[in-house]
Amino acid sequence: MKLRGLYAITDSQLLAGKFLSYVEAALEGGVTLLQYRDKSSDEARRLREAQALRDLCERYKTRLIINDDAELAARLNVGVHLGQTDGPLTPARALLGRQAIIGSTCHGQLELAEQAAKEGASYVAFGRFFNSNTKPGAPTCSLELLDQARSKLHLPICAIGGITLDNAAPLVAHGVDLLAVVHGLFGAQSTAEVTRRARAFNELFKS
Ligand SMILES: Cc1ncc(COP(=O)(O)OP(=O)(O)O)c(N)n1
Ligand SMILES: Cc1ncsc1CCOP(=O)(O)O
Ligand SMILES: [Mg+2]
Repeated sequence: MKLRGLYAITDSQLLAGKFLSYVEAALEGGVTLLQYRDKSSDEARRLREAQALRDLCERYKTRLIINDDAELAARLNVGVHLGQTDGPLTPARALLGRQAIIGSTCHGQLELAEQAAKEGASYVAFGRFFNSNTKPGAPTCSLELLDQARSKLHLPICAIGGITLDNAAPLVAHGVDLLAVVHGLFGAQSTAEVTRRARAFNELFKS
C-alpha cells in the first residue's frame, strides 16, 4: 500500500462531543492514515475509542495508527507512531510484525530520520512547519530539510505542524508524501466542512 495523502490525527479536546462523527466525515473525504492521539492516562477510554476507530477504519479501508503506545497497537493489530521519547523502534517492530506501519518523529533532523530508517520505520515525520495550536512548543523544521530528506531517504516522508489548506501545497512540492493534520482538518465548524477539507487535501497530491 502506497503511503501518500492525508494523515488525519485526532485530538480529544478538539473533538469532544463529536469524536466519531468528525472522524467519519474525514474518512468520507479520504484519509490515507488515521492516528488516534490521546495524551490522557485513561486506559479504559483509550481502548474503547481506539476500538471504535479501528471498526470505522475497517469500514473505510483506512489504516489506523496509535500514537505513543505500541502495546495498545499490538492489542488492536494496527500501526504505531513513536516519538523520540516513546520507546525504541526495533522492539516495536518485533512486537507488531513486518507488515505493521510504524512511524517515527524526526523533528527537523535528518540524522534522526536516517537512524529511524535503519531501525525499520515505515515513514519518517518532520515538523513542525508552521505555528501549531495543538503543539505550540514542538521543534521547528524547514522546507530545505525536506529537499535533503527527499534526496537521501527512500521512505515516505510525513510533514506535521500547523498545516492547513492554505499552506500545504509547498510541502507537497518539496516531496512530502503524507500531510499530518489536526486543527487544519478537525477545527472545522461542521462535518460537511471536514469532508470538504479532507477532499481538498487529497487534491493537492493529484497535480
Ligand atoms: C505523524 C506524526 N508526526 C509527529 C508526531 C509527534 O510525535 P511526538 O514527538 O511523540 O509527540 P506527541 O504527538 O506524542 O505529543 C505525531 N504524533 N504524529
Ligand atoms: C503532534 C505534533 N507534533 C508536532 S506538531 C504537532 C501537532 C499537529 O497538530 P496541528 O495540525 O493542529 O498543528
Ligand atoms: Mg509521542
